[in-house]
Amino acid sequence: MQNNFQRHDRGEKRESNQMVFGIRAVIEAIDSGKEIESLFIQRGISGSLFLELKSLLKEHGLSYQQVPIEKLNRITRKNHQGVIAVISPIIYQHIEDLLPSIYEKGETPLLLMLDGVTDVRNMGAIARTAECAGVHAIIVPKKGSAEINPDAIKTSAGALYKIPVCREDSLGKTGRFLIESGIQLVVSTEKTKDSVYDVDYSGPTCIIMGAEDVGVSDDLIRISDKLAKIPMYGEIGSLNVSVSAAVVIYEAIRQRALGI
Ligand SMILES: C[S@@+](CC[C@H](N)C(=O)[O-])C[C@H]1O[C@@H](n2cnc3c(N)ncnc32)[C@H](O)[C@@H]1O
Repeated sequence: MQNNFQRHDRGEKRESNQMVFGIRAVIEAIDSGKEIESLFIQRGISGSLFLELKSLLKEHGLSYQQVPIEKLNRITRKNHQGVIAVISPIIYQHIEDLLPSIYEKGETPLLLMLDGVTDVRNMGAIARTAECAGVHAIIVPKKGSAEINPDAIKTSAGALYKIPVCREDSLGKTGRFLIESGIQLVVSTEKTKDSVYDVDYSGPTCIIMGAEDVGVSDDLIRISDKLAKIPMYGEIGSLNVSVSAAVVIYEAIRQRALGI
């Protein structure tokens, strides 16, 4: 049983968020490779079909929230059989698979890694800037990142449908993979004296932006090639992450356009 909330984008009908109700329907969604964004299961549910679902979740490493039936009834009046899944409206990719196609086009990778950006509007605004600037992909962690939901998509003006989003298990591992692939890691952070304008972005580059609360993880800072600070002259300690992303991305674009 499916319920599609659809939006219109340049006359095209697109899926923006999709809920799947019922155990069998959720099993089919997982089997067909759909990305489960969140999964709600009624507390105390049992039965052979549910056991089948549970083992499938284990096999795919998917987590779920156990909730009272009242919560499920508030989500839908349809017969949910104690299980509701929210399916991702976008298809996530992996940077390992994507990287060769960037080189094949003769382009120099410009990537953006978001280390725990959790605000959906920041995510949307960053995706919009990245898409407009021609960034090749956004990399996010599987856990601890903003959900790509209708609010994020709306704020992105549809950019989240256009720019590849790579969802990776570990950003540390992905960072190491990028280094091995000859891509420099540039951490955008207010916690350095090194200016964002002194970094050379002409080679393959991944710009790393930090979480709204704690910034970029120590692990990523440790392995990164450069730290880059946008100068600040006021009293507030940091800029908004989406504003910062725009400044750093456009410095990279400016340098590349001028052949600096
Ligand atoms: C709101 S800030 C995080 C501040 C947080 N209190 C911290 O401890 O890092 C979110 C992200 O925006 C970026 N950012 C904010 N101000 C910046 C600046 N002046 N220069 C470069 N990046 C900045 C960084 O990537 C930072 O991790």
